[in-house]
Amino acid sequence: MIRDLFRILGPQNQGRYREFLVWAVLYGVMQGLAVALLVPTVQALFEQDWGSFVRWLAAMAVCAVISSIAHYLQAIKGFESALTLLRTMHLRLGDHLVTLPLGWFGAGRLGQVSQVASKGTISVMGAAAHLMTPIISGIASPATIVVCMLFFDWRLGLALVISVPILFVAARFAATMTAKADDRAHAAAVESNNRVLEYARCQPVLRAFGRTHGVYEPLDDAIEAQHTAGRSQLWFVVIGSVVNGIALQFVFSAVIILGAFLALGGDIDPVTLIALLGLTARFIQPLGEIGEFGGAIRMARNEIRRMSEILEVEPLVEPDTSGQATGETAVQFDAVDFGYADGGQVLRNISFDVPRKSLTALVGPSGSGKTTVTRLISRFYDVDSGVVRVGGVDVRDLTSADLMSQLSLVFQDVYLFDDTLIANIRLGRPEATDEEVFDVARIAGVAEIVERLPRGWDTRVGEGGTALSGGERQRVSIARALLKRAPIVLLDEATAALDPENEAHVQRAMQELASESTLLVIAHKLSTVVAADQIIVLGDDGSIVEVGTHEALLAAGGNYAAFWNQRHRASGWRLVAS
Ligand SMILES: Nc1ncnc2c1ncn2[C@@H]1O[C@H](COP(=O)(O)OP(=O)(O)OP(=O)(O)O)[C@@H](O)[C@H]1O
Repeated sequence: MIRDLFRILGPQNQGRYREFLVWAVLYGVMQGLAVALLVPTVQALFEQDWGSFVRWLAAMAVCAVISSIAHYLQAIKGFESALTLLRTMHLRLGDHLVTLPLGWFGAGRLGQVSQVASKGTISVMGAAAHLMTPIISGIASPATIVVCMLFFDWRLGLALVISVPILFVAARFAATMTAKADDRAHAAAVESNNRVLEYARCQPVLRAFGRTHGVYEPLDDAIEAQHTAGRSQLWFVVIGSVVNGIALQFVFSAVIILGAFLALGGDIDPVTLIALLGLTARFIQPLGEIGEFGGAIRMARNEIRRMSEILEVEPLVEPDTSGQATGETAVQFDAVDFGYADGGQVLRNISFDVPRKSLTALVGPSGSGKTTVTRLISRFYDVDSGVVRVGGVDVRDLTSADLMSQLSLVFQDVYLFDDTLIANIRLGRPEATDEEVFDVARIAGVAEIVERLPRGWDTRVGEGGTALSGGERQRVSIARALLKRAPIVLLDEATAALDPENEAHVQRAMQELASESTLLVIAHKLSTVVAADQIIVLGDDGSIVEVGTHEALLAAGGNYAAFWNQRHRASGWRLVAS
C-alpha cells in the first residue's frame, strides 16, 4: 500500500509522506516503550526502591511526551499528504481522461469513472490519512513490546515472537475476506449507479410507454443485487473478524498459561507476572486493530487498482506535430475496415474522396455505418485497416488539437453546458466578438429563441441544455459550428429534421456553411441529396454500393434508384426534393 501511495504521489510529494512515516513509527515505538517501562516501574514500587521508581516514572513521562509530539506531527504530515494525494489522483485522472480515445467514453463508463473519481479517491485518501497511523503504530508498538519482553523474560518474549506469524496469518485472512467482498460490492454499486442514471434519463420514454407505476426491472434487479452484495460483504467481514479475534484470544490465553506455569515454578514473582500480562494485553490490542484496518486498507488498494485500470487504458497515440496538409481532398477514406471492439465488422473496404468545398451526402439503411464513418473522421476510434485522411494527412498523424480545429461536428447528441446561451455558442470560437456571435445566432435561428427567454442572452440553459427544447438545442449546436468556421463540417441531418421552422434555419445554415466549408452530411432530406456534389450509398453490409450524383445514380438504376423510387412513391413522405 505504501508503495502504491508513493507511486501516486510522485517524486515531488514523496518527502512529506516519508516524514509522516518516520513520525508514525516513532509514535508507535514511544507508545510501546512507555507501556513497557510500566514493568520496572511496578517492580520498583513493590520493592519500595523509591529512587528507581522515580527514575522509571520520569523515563515513562519522557516517552509519553515524545509520543504526543510524534502523534501531533505525524497527524499534520499525514493530513497534508492525504490532501496532496487527493489532488494528485484527481489531476492524474483528469489528465488521463482527456488523452483517451473519444470512443472509450461509451455506455457504463459514466458509472465507472464517477465511482472511481468520487468514492475511490476519498477511500484512498481516507486510508492514507486515517488508517496508516493505527497500522504503522500498531506494528511498531507491539514490536517494541516484544523486544522489551525478551529483555524482561525471554520465555514469554519468545512466546510473543512465535505468536506473530499466527496473528499475521489471521489478520491477512480477515483483510482478504473484506477485500473479496468489497470487489463484489463495488461491481454491484457501479451497476446500480449506471441503472439509476439510466432510469433518470429515460423517464420520458418510460412515461410515454405507461411505465409510471410498478418497478423498472433493470434498476430493481441492480438494487437487489447491491443489497445482496452488501449483505454478503457483512458476512465476509464478520467471519474475518471472528477468526482474527479467536487467534488473538488464543495467543493471550497461551501467554497466561505459560506465565502461570513460570510463576508456579517460582521463575517469576506474581507482581512481575501481572505487569508482563498487562504488557501482553497492550501487545495484542493494536494487532487486533490491524486486522480490522487491514480490511479497509485492502479496500483502498482495490480502489487504487480500479483507478490504475483507467490510468492504464492506452491513450490515443498522437504525434508531437501534425503532418503537412496536402492536395485538394478534404476527407479521404482509403480501403478502410472497421468494427467496434465488442461487435462484428461494421465498415468494409470503404474508399471515397470528399473534395474541398463540396457537399457529400452519405445515405444508406439504418445501421449501415453512416455515423461510424463520421466517428472515424473525428478519430473517436482508429481504423482496423486502411487510412482515413483529413486534408491529405492520416488522422493518426495529426494532433487532436489540429484535427479538431479542422472539424465542426453537428451530431445527434448535442450537449450544452449549464452556462449562459451566449457562452454556449462562444464555445465554437472563444475569441469571437459579440457581433460575430449575434451574426451566427441570427443565421441559425437562435436570435428568435433569445427573444423568448426571460434573461435573453444571459439565460442559463441548464445542465445538458434542459432549459431549451430539442430543436432549440440543435440550433445552438449549429450556431457553434457556424462560429467555428472549421474547414470541414460533419452534420447529421436527423439532428435537424424536427419541424419546418427548424428545417428552414438548418437550410440557411447549411448554405452559409457550404459557401466556406466542405460538408459531409448524413442526409435524410431529399433536397440535400439532390443538391449534393456526390452521394455515397452504403449497403447493409457496411460497404459502398454506389457513388455519384443524384442524376447519375438514378440513371444507373441501381440501389439508389430503387431507394429513390420507393421513397418517392410513399405518400406523405416528407423528403421531397425542393
Ligand atoms: N459504440 C458502439 N459499440 C458497438 N457497436 C456500435 C456502436 N455504435 C454503433 N454500433 C453498431 O455499428 C453499426 C453501425 O452503426 P451506425 O450508428 O454507424 O449506423 P448508421 O448507419 O448511422 O445508423 P442510423 O441511420 O440508424 O443512425 C450498427 O450495427 C450499430 O449497432
